[in-house]
Amino acid sequence: NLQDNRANLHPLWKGEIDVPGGSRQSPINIRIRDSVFHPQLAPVHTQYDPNTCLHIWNNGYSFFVEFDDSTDKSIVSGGPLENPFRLKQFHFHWGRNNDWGSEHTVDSRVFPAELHLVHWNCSKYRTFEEAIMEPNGLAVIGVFLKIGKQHEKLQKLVDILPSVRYKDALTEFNYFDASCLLPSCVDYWTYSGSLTTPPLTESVTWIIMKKPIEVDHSQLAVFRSLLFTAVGEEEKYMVDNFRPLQPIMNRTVHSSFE
Ligand SMILES: CC(C)NC[C@H](O)COc1ccc(S(N)(=O)=O)cc1
Ligand SMILES: [Zn+2]
Repeated sequence: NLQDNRANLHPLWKGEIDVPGGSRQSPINIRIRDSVFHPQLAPVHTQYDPNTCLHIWNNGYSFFVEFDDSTDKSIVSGGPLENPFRLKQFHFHWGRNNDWGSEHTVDSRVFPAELHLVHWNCSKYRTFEEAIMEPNGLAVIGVFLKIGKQHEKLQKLVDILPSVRYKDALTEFNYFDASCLLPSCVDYWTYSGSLTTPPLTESVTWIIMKKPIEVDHSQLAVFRSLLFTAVGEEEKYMVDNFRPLQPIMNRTVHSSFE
C-alpha cells in the first residue's frame, strides 16, 4: 500500500531502494538469540599503517577517509576471512539526533551512529571497483558509536570536517591510525550482505563488533554540520544517511563469542 511504497522511497536516493531479487541485502537487525556461535571464528586482526592515510572527502552520502591501497600495508585478516583484505576507506552513518543513526541494529536497539571500515579482497581482485561487484569482494567492519566520553583520537578527524562541509570537497589528511576507532573487545557477529548505498551490490562479508566505541555529543554534532549539497546549492544538512533495515531472508548471523 502507499505506506509501504513510501517506506521504500528513501529521501536520500529518491528511487526504490529494494534491489529486486536481492537475497543478501544490508543492513539487518541482529537478533542475538538467533545468532550461531562459531568456535572456529578467530579474532579479526587489523594491521593499519597510519602513513597510508591519503585524504578526506565528502561524496554527498557521507565523509570518507581514504587510504593508499596500492600495497598490503593496511590490511584486515583472520576472523571469517580466508585471506587478507586491503583497507580502502572508512566512513560513518548517523542521525539528525542521538536517538537513531546506525544502519545495523542489535535486538532492535539503534545507536546514534555507525562506523564502516571498508576493505577489498586483494588476493582475488585487482581493484576495489572490481571487488565491489563480486560476491566475496569486500569485508566491512562495522562499529557502533554511543554517546559518552570524548573520543580523543577521533577529535583530529572532527576538527578537519568543516573543510569538507560541501559535497565533492576534499582535504589532505595524512597520518591517521584507523585502529584507534576499534573497540578493545574482539567479539563480533558476521554475516553475508551488501553495500548499503548504491550500487547496493551483494559483495560484503560484514563483521559487526559487539561493543560500541564512545564519542561525546559535540563530536557527533560536528558530523551533522556537514552538507549533502555542493557549494551554491540549497543547503541540506548531512543527517539520517542510513539505509532502512532489510529482510534477513534465509541468512544466519554467526558470532565469535558465546
Ligand atoms: C562504483 C564505485 C566506483 N563507487 C562505489 C562507491 O565507492 C560505493 O562504495 C561503498 C563502500 C561501502 C559501502 S557500506 N556503507 O556498505 O560500507 C557503500 C558503498
Ligand atoms: Zn557505510
